[in-house]
Amino acid sequence: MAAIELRGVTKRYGASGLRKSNGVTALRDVDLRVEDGEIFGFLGPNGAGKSTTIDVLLDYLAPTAGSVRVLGHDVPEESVRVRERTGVLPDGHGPIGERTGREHVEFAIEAKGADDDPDELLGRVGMLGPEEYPVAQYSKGMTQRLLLAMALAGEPDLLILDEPTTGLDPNGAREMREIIREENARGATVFFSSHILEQVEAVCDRVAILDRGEIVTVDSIENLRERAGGTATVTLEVANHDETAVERVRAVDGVVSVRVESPANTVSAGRVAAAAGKRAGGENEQRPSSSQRTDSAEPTDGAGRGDGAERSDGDAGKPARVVVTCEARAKAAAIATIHDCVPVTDVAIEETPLEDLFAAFTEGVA
Ligand SMILES: Nc1ncnc2c1ncn2[C@@H]1O[C@H](COP(=O)(O)OP(=O)(O)OP(=O)(O)O)[C@@H](O)[C@H]1O
Repeated sequence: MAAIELRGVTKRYGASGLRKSNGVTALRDVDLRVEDGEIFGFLGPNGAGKSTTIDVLLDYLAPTAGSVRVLGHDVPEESVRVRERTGVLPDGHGPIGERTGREHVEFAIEAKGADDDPDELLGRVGMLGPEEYPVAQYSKGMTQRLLLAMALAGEPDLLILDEPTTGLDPNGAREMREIIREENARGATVFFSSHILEQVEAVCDRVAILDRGEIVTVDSIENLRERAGGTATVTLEVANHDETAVERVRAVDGVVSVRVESPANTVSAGRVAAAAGKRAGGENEQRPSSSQRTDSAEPTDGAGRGDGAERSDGDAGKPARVVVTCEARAKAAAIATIHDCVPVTDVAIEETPLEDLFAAFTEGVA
C-alpha cells in the first residue's frame, strides 16, 4: 500500500493566499508515491516546494488541482484521521512562550489521545534535564529535539520531518537518524524533507528530487549516482600484490584506470616522472571527491596517478594498495574481482560529491 500518494497535484498561491501573492506556482502536476514502510527522502533546493507539499499532505493547504491520499485516507475528506496517525516535525514553527518542554510534550500526547510516558519521549531525544525550562529559553537544537519528541507521541504510522536536522550538531544529527531508523523498524513510514543530500543519504531507501515545483526524479541515491554518470575511486589494501588481480580488474566493464602502490604510497623517482608525464595530459580525468570514504586509508596524493606508477613484478607477494578509478556502477564488480584473487584487508570508496550529483539533476544535466 502507498503511505503517500499524490496525483497531478498543482498548487498555485493566488490572491487568497496567506502571503501577498504575485501568482507563484509552487507545485506543478506532481505525481509521487511513497510506499508503506519506506524511509523516503524529499529533496529540493530552497523554494522548490517541499513545505508546500507537506502542507498539502496535512490539509493545511488545499491543492489547486490533483488528488492526495495519506495512509490510505483521502485528503481533505479524512484529514483528521491523517493527522491522528501522523507525527510532524515542522520547519520553522518551533514552540514559543513560557510553557515548558514537558508541557508541550504532554500536550502532544493528549492531542493524539495517547498514553505515552513524557519522560520516555524526552529521554529518547536527549531532553531530560532542560524539560522544565520554558521553551523560550531553548536553543535551535533543543527546539528540534523537543519537536521530535512531540512528533513521536502516539507511535505515529507516518513521520513527516521537515528539515529535522536544522540547528543540530553532528552528534544531534546522528541521534536523530538513529531515532528515524528505530521508528522505521517499529513500522512507521518516514518522509524526510531536506535540501541537504548528505542528511538523507544515510537513512533513506529512496529519494525524490523536487525542483521549481516539479519532481525531477525518484530513485535510490545509488542509482542516482549511476544515472548521473558519477565516478568512484576505490582504494583496496591487499595482503599481497597479485598481477592477475590487477589484469582482471582492468578488464571489468566501467573501470577507467588501475594503479598499484605500496601502502606507504612510495614509488620510485622514475615511476613518479612517468606518472607525472601522464598526468599532464589528463589532469581532469578524475574529480576530487570527499564524501564517501568508508575507512581510515590515507587519501592518495596524486603522485602515482595513472598506470605508469604501478609496482613491478618484483613486488609480487608484498602488501599493496590497489587504486581503481571507475564509473560508479562498476565499483562493486571491481571490489569483487580483486577480492576473488587476493585477501582484501581494507576498502575505501570516494565518489562524486553529493552536491555535484544534486546539481546534475536540478540543472537538468543528468
Ligand atoms: N503563502 C505563500 N504565498 C505565496 N507564495 C508562497 C507561499 N508559500 C510559499 N510560496 C512560494 O512557493 C514556492 C515554494 O515554497 P516552499 O516554501 O514550499 O519551498 P521549500 O522547498 O519548502 O523551500 P525551503 O527549503 O526554503 O523551505 C516558493 O517560490 C515560495 O516563495
